[in-house]
Amino acid sequence: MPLDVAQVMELAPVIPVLVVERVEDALPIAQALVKGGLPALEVTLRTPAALDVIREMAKVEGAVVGAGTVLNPQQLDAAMEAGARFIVSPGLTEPLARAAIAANIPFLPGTATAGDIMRGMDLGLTHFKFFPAETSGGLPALKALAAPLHEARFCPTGGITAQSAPQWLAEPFVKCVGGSWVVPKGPVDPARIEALAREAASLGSNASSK
Ligand SMILES: O=C(O)C(=O)C[C@H](O)[C@H](O)COP(=O)(O)O
Repeated sequence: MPLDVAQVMELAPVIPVLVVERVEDALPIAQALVKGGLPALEVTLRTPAALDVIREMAKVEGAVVGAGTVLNPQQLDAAMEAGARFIVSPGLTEPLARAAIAANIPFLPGTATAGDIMRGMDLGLTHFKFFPAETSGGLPALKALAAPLHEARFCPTGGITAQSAPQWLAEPFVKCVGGSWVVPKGPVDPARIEALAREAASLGSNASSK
């Protein structure tokens, strides 16, 4: 069953942002994350292996695999063809937003200003990434944006850690956060990834009432 964007954001308090260089790492990483309680996985299209990584991870039971760093409609098509079930972008452009809406796939475009969010709302979007979260002013900035734009819901990403995530997740306009800390760089250590995922899955709340 296809999920809508709110449902993707409610799967867990943290969406791990993954930069995977080797296809053979895909299954152990995805299995460890799902086992640890993080089913929504954002595979960034930053490596040549990314589309094959999405194909592999999509085979893992319980995983809801999405594509990140999607910059244009061509990459959206390629990600969907590989099996991505949601799309994350660092920014909001009209061509990409219109293509995602037409494809009826959950879409989280990066926003950092009121104008970004308002352009998204004009297109019919209600859920956004806040990116890059910490360097765009952090939680005080998002609080200030969410006051007038009170219908918008966010997945802050960029510079967030296990330590800072709970403060973000405590806000009613934050449904989940994204972060790369759950899968440390270097050789894949499934036990460590599972432990970090378990810790992340227990952070804050992802109450569907938000
Ligand atoms: O390229 C994209 O579409 C992205 O999603 C960018 C990522 O969100 C950040 O690079 C993650 O930031 P860190 O958790 O600080 O490593």
